[in-house]
Amino acid sequence: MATAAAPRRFCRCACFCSENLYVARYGLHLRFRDERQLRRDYGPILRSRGCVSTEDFQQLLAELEQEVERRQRLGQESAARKTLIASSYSPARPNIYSTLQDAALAPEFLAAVQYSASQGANLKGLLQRLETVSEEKRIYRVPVFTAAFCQALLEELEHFEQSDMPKGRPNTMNNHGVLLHELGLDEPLVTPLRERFLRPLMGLLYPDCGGARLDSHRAFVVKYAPGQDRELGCHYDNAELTLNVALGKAFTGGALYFGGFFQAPPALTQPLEVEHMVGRGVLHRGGQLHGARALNTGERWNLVIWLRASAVRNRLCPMCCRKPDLVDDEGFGDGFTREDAPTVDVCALT
Ligand SMILES: O=C(O)CCC(=O)C(=O)O
Ligand SMILES: [Fe+2]
Repeated sequence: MATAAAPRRFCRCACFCSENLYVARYGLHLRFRDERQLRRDYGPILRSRGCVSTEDFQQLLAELEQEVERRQRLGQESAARKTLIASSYSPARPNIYSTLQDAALAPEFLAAVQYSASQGANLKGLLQRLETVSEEKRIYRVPVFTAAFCQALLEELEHFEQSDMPKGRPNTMNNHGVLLHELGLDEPLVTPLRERFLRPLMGLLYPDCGGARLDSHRAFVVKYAPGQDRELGCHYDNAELTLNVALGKAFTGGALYFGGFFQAPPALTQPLEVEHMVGRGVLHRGGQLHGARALNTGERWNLVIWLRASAVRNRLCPMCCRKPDLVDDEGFGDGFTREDAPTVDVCALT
């Protein structure tokens, strides 16, 4: 008798609640255990960035304690929001929730994927079908969705944003946007995109980063608008690979900028500026340091998919750079697994 495979259990690394706590006003990612450690590790740099008085320090301490508590509750709260949205939200564009069709994808993207999946495909051949933004940094760009699909997705996201449904924050740095799994868009849209399309493509582009072994993701839409988030500080993603697609609307400013690779010795080069082009996706390694310049006018909505390969991250958590200390989590967690799947070499530092 055939037995159904048990659903995979994903985990996060315990460091999520103690490392990389972002404090926008000082432009710092902090490790936090207690007050003594905070003063010892960051006293001078905090003072140099304006955290000077006792009140400043006490306020920072309270914020960090709150952020740790928020992170501890995150998985359960997100699952609760997802359940509520599934039972009470009515979409404006129900078609978006049907299984992803080729017709939603740009012909250039389909051609690049089809080539990648063909016998004898190689990197050189694939690069003829993509725009190389930076050979050295391995950043590429390609139209991903049709204009009609971008428009429909944007309308749906805006409808959700205006609804009275509860909303999670996309990540620890962005305050506005939508988590796609909470909206129920992982199963019909993001998982098929990863499994059927991105895996063959990323497998050829980034075999050393687990491109062919992507087995989970975290997908969200970031929104920048006057009076809301306008820019994004320099960071690296909790992902092996990232796809960032500009969905619209009309905007000026907000370009991405890219520096060196995390953990690599800092290079004194000018960051590389990459303009967003509506409908197109930028592909990069999650560890490539990057941020977004301030929006000048209009509204910018981008779909960001953090792509994860447990075979890579099970060996080294990219956030604490140690062997992950696994904690069971909801859904895809942070993409770690307990099983001893065959692993691949982590990205070579460049
Ligand atoms: O604002 C953007 O387009 C970049 C977003 C980003 O880097 C991220 O969310 O990880
Ligand atoms: Fe990012």
